[in-house]
Amino acid sequence: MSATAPALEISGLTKSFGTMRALDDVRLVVEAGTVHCVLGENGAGKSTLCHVVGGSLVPDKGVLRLYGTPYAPRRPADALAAGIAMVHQHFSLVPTLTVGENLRLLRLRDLPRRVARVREEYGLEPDLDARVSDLPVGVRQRVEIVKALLREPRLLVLDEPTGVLGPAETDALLATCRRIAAAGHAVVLVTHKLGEAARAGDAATVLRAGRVAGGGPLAELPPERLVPLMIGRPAASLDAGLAGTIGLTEDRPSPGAGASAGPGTGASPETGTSGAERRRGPGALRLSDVGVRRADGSYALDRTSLDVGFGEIVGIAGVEGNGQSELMALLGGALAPDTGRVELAGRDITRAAPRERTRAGLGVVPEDRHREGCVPQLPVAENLFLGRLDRFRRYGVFLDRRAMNHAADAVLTGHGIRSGGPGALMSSLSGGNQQKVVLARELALDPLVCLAAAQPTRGLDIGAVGAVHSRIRQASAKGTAVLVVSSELSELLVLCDRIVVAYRGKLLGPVDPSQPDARERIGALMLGADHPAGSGTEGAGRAAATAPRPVPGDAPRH
Ligand SMILES: Nc1ncnc2c1ncn2[C@@H]1O[C@H](COP(=O)(O)OP(=O)(O)OP(=O)(O)O)[C@@H](O)[C@H]1O
Repeated sequence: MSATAPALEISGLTKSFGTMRALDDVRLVVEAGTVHCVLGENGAGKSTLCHVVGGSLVPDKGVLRLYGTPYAPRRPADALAAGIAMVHQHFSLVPTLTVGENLRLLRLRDLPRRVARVREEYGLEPDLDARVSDLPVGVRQRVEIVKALLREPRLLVLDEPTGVLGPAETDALLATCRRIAAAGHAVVLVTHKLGEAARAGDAATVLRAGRVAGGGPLAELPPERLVPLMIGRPAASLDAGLAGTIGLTEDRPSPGAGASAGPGTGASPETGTSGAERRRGPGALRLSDVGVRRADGSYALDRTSLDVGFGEIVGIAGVEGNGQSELMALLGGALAPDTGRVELAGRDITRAAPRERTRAGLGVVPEDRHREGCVPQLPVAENLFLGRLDRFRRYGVFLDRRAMNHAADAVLTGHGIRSGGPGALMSSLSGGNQQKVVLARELALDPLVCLAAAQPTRGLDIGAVGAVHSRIRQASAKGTAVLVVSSELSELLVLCDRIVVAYRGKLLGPVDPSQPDARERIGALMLGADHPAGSGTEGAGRAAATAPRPVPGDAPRH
């Protein structure tokens, strides 16, 4: 190893999947002691690059050097042996095992010492006894990061690690990246958030359609220069309010935006003055005294009530683990409540099967789209029309694939989904493009009485976030009720008419996002203000299963 050699040097890297060239003559240099960000649109080739470095994909062409030494991994074990640790977009934990059992699977010498070191150096303390399947995605992600750090890597590759993290955890992770760099090692950080890149990164490389579009020290790459490199159009063309969502600025909703009072605010509902097809008023989605108990007897949802009106966009903020996952599982039909009732446009759907809910007009975008939102082994077209394939059946039996693929083509183009076409397997799409497919499918339900979406823009590039927000607004303008669960407070502030805060299974608030103190108010509710049992110090529900815990100052800052 040479003292001055870059930590990682890649040149001429090319990788194709059939006719799809995912990486095309890519050059990238990561200096030792730095955090190097890899940016780019959905499908630009970022994950493919990570997979090549991590040894799970063998490139068609290209040369890699690690700290000056030729490096040509053929399998993940080669990367591990070379001191590279990876955190991929998809979880590698065994859900039926506990966190401790998962860590033991790594077969590392001195595990207790390593765990203690990760706790001391990075403040990450996994709850070793917690079963992985019981943990929310954000906590699982932190366990994945702990797993990577236990290997004491000299190069850490993180593929969009912050998508499922709250603000406090994101700050902690970025600080972890800086610490690794300060120790002389290096980090490759894939992110869609320019704010994160600016906070943690030293340099960046931007990929577009598999090629390097530009890059350099981040100090010389302000957003006005980065955005055009990423999306091929000026930063000024981005949707208003988006800047905050991607972490560029701390935006405020514009006066009047999202100010319409919903049923829960006590104001009288609108009666349909702005458009013939626009339906208004309460009762599109109604939860009454819904109770869901966890296996340990605690309440994930504690006699929760909520009314989302036709045409209203309601946001649910809150630290992960306060009942949001159970609420989404309940709406999707994967979980039946112990008490209470769920109604869609007056119809009792408390125990309706998922297919019945779809037919009744309830669109659901689950938090873990990869596991619950799609079928990776099926083609994109079938995923786009899941639950509605009947419209392409001939004589009630045969699937008219031509017609289905034709219809799918139109959706793929309309939603800017990059794929190998309607017949490509869903698993071959990039993470962001999979998310776009799930969103496109649920938004296309007819009727669409209510869309319930968890983290709808997670993993989407900055251009796609704006497009999804406009689609949600369009659906709402037509009378669809929208419920958005998001860890992105900026997203909720620009999108919603009303925001409630999940805290220990209750929905606190509402907060009017147009009020100047909305962020502060939401921050207070996230810590339990207004909770019937008084505020708590923990406030994190299950999110406390792996430190760091949220602290009051972190909650509203995102
Ligand atoms: N196993 C595969 N088979 C076929 N095509 C693939 C495969 N893996 C990736 N691709 C294609 O390669 C391109 C790059 O995908 P990749 O996952 O690297 O993008 P990305 O930049 O990480 O996107 P995102 O931001 O959405 O995660 C995409 O068009 C994707 O569909």
